Amino acid sequence: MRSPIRAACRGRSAPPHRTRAGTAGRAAAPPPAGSASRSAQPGRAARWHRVGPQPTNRQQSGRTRPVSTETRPVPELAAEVVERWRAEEAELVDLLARTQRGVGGVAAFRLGPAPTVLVTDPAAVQHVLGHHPDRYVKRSHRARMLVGDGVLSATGDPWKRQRRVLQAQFTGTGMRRYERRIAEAARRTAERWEGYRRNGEAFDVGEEMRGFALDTVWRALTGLPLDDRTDRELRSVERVVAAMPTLPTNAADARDAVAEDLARIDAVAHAAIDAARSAGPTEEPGVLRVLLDAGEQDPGYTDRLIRDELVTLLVAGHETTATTLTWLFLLLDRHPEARRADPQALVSETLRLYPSAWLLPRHAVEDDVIAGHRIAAGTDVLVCPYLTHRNPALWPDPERFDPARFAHGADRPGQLGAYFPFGLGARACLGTRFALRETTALLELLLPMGPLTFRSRPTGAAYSITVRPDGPTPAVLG
Ligand code: HEM
Repeated sequence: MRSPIRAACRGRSAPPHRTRAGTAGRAAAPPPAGSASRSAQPGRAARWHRVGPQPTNRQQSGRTRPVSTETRPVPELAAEVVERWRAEEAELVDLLARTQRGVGGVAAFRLGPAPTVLVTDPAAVQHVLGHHPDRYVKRSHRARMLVGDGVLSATGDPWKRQRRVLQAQFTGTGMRRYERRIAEAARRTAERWEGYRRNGEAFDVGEEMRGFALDTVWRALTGLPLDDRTDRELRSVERVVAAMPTLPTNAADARDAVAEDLARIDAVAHAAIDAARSAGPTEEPGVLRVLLDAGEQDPGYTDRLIRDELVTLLVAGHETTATTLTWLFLLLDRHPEARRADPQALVSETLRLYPSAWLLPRHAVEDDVIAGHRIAAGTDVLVCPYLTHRNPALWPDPERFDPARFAHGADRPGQLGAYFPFGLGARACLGTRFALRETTALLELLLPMGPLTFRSRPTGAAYSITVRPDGPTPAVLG
């Protein structure tokens, strides 16, 4: 059976600046003091336990106003609004925006018999992603077909072990090893752009950013620049990701539907593993070498798992970066004055308006309470950075592209859950530093080349696994 959410996430286009999502949003109140949650424990009566601020002794002694421990159901979007949305055949993002605007920062809507809960209020975001990743888990049904048991879809102890091995690669000394590789990939793209400028040649910005992001992550994984053949073969990754929202949930059927592309991806991954194995130890090991070494200590790191990690990092680490950079150039086209901003602020503000992972799905595995609202075990919960980042209660004039929001010392919402393009908590993005480094390294070379002139512009955004421009982006330099 197809999930109602996935079925609704059609991946069609919608105008990014005209979407009603942009005007959405009143934030829900923070959790009331002493709100309670119930933990479902097999074989025992359900036990309510408190989340949020605990009552003080004074409150418990009754000398101040008694603290209510009452909880209530999550308020729900009226069925007529859902019906109207269905009749309009609008995007999922539009339904989510109506839910947030009409109901609040913790709000439910129904596409099937069970409610789905949308979470956009910062404190509630922090509750779900930051404080209770064990209560709200990833299920990644379809992603598993592509990324297998890689760190993106793994859960429990295997995830902890895998995350520990990879984390060291993307922080501190691990990151320093990739500086040179990032710089080389950026230089390669800049040289190509110089060539386009000399010849007055048009090129597609989205394609260029895709090539750069893939080259960068490939160098980090293998130590080698991306060659044309591998680049062609890895188109299969994008085809599978694009097909994902519409694939059957049954793993075998889904696999059949994209079998050829999966075989191509496997061939590239296993060739890279074999090459790294026969090259032996190197002075500046790539991630693949580190995973092969881990395999020598830990039999859990089979070639299959190493393949899964490799594909995971390719999937998680290239379209996200590529779409961010593409949006950034489109936004600069409309706001040329922003070209003077610091590249890091440009990236942060682009990620506010277009957080590439715009929707983070979770599944409640036990009963809980968020901001005084009861969440039953088994509920699907959608955390939506896209809507939080466009909430006018948090971000004044939220539709306006204004990198000054991220200038040093600028006044920004202080809560963690008000801005989280890289997620939050234990399952936050592993490649945050890598992504910020590669985007700024590229911009430092490309921005001084002068503005782009787009020959045509996308009409809006496609909201699928990522939020990306819904059409080609042909441009010339100058
Ligand atoms: C602008 C670029 C990027 C954005 C906006 C982004 C965003 C995110 C977000 C929001 C998550 C959390 C998903 C969730 O909670 O469901 C995530 C997870 C992840 N990201 Fe990124 N990402 C970016 C680049 C990268 C890069 C470059 C890499 C690796 C080279 C990477 C690797 C990962 C991995 C492995 C995870 C899963 C972590 C886990 O579950 O433990 N990402 N990313």
